[in-house]
Amino acid sequence: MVKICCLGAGYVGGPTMAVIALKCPDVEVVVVDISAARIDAWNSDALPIYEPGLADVVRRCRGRNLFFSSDVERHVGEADIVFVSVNTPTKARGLGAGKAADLTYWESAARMIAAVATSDKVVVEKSTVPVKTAEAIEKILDHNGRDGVGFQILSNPEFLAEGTAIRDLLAPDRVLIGGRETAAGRAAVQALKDVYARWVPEERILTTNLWSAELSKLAANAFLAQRISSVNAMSALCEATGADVAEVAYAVGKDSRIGAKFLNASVGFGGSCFQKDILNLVYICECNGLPEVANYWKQVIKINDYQKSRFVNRVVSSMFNTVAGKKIAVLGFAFKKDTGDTRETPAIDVCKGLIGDKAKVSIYDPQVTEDQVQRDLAMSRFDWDHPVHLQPMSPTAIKQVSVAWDAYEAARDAHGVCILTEWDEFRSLDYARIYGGMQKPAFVFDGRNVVDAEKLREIGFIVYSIGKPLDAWLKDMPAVA
Ligand SMILES: NC(=O)C1=CN([C@@H]2O[C@H](COP(=O)(O)OP(=O)(O)OC[C@H]3O[C@@H](n4cnc5c(N)ncnc54)[C@H](O)[C@@H]3O)[C@@H](O)[C@H]2O)C=CC1
Ligand SMILES: O=C(O)[C@H]1O[C@H](OP(=O)(O)OP(=O)(O)OC[C@H]2O[C@@H](n3ccc(=O)[nH]c3=O)[C@H](O)[C@@H]2O)[C@H](O)[C@@H](O)[C@@H]1O
Repeated sequence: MVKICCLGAGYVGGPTMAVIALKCPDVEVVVVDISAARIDAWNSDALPIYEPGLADVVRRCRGRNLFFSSDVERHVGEADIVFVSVNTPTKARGLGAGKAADLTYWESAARMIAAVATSDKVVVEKSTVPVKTAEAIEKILDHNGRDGVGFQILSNPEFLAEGTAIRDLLAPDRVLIGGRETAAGRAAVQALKDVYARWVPEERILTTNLWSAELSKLAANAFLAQRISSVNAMSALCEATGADVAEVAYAVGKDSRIGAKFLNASVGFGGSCFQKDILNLVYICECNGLPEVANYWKQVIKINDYQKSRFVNRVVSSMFNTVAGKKIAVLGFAFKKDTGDTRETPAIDVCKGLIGDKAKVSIYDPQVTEDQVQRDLAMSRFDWDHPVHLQPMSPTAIKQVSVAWDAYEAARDAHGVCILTEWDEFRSLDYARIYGGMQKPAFVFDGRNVVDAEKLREIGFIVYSIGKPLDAWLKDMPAVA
C-alpha cells in the first residue's frame, strides 16, 4: 500500500489530502502538523477550517485511510511520498524584509525529513515557493540524508481557491507536476501522476520541468490579482465619468480572448496568497536584475492598496469629512464569502482606516469570531502567516471595535453601513428595517456591489457602490480626500 504523509494540516494540506484519501481508498494518507491543537481539531467534529463539503469528505475517510497525527517523524519515516504544505510567509525582517518568502518552516521540514528518512522518498512541494526552491531543498536533503537513501523532489503547486476548495480539488482545471528530467525524476513524476490519475483526466495533468512548475504558480496568482487590480482601476474611472463598472466588465469579458471570470470590482483583493506571492515575484525579479518587471507587478499591489484607502476616504468624506464618535457597521470581515479566513482581508485595512478617524466600528460576519477580529486588528504586518501557536498572544482588545451577532444588531444606531464581504445573506437583508434603526442621513457603502442601490435609495439611504454612477450626494465630494 502506498503511504502518503503531508506536513502541514492547514487550508491546503487538510482539504487536499482529504480528497486524495477519498479518491484513492487503497492509499494511506496521514496529515501531520507541529500544532497539536490543529491536529486535535481535525480529529474532532469542529474542523479547524470552514470549507463547504469538507466535513463530509473528512467524515467519509477519517479513520479509514485518512489520519491526522502529531507524530510527525514516525509518519514521515514510513511514507513513500511526503507532501510539504507548510507556511511560506513574507519575511518580516532581515534581508528581503517585506518582500521575500520566509522559508524557515520549509527548511526545518526538509531537515527533519532528511533526519528521519530510512527509505527513498518523493518529496512534493505543495506550498507556494520562490523559483529554484527545489534546488535548495535538494541540497538540504542530499547533504543531511542517510547514506543510501535517495530523494526526488517534485513541484506540485496547489491552485484551489478557498470557499470552493473541495469543488476545485474534485474537478481541477489542471494539476501541475514539475520534476527533474532524469530517469529517477521521471519515475517520481509518474508516481505522483498515478495518484491524481485516479480522478483527474490525463489531459489535465501537466508535467513540466521543476522551475516552470514553481514559476507557473506565482505567475497564475499574479495574473489573477492583476485582473482584479485592472477592473478596480477602471472602477475609479467609472465613478469619475458616470460609467458603470459592471457594464464595462461585462462588455470587456464578452471578448472570448479576455473571458468573463474574475472581473468583479471590489474594495480590494485579500487572502493569504495574492499579495504574498506577488511580493515574492517582485523580489525574485529584483534579484535577477529585472527592475522593470518588478515594478510592473508591484503596481498590482499599489492599485489594491489605493482601492482600499479610496473606499475609506469615500466613507469619511461622504459623512461630512468626519466619522469621529460615529458608529459604522461593517458587514463581512472574511476576505471572501463562504470562508472564515481573514488573512489579509481588505476589512482589516478598512477598519483600521475608520478607527484611525475615530469611528466606533461594529462588525458582523457569519463565520468570524470576536477573538479573531481583535487579533487581526492588533497584529503586525506579516505576523498572521506563521503557525497559529507561534503567533503573538491575545492582544488587548481595541475598545472602538465591537462584534455583533447579526447584521441588524451591527447596524442599530449606526450612521453608516459598509459591506466588505459578498456573503449571500447581505443581498436579502430587510434594508427598510435597517434604515429604520439608523441615524439620519443613513449611508450604505457597498464594497462588493451586492445590494440593489436603486431600491435602497427609494428607502432613503445614500448609497455608494464601487464603480457605479455616483449618488447626487457624493458627486461633489472628493474621491480621495
Ligand atoms: N490557502 C490557500 O488557499 C492556498 C495556499 N497555498 C500555499 O500553501 C501553503 C500553505 O498554506 P495554508 O495551508 O493556507 O497555510 P496554513 O497556515 O493554513 O497551514 C500551514 C500549516 O503548516 C504547519 N507547519 C508549519 N511548519 C511545519 C512543520 N515544519 N511541520 C509540520 N507542520 C508545519 C502549521 O502549523 C500550519 O498548520 C503556503 O505556501 C500557501 O502559499 C497554495 C494554494 C492555495
Ligand atoms: O494561491 C492561493 O492561495 C490561491 O489564491 C486564490 O484563491 P483565494 O485567495 O482562496 O480566493 P479568490 O477567489 O482568488 O479571491 C481572492 C480575493 O480576490 C477577490 N476577488 C476575486 C475575484 C474578483 O473578480 N474580484 C475580487 O475582488 C476576492 O473577494 C478575494 O478577496 C486563487 O484563486 C487560487 O487559484 C490560488 O490557489
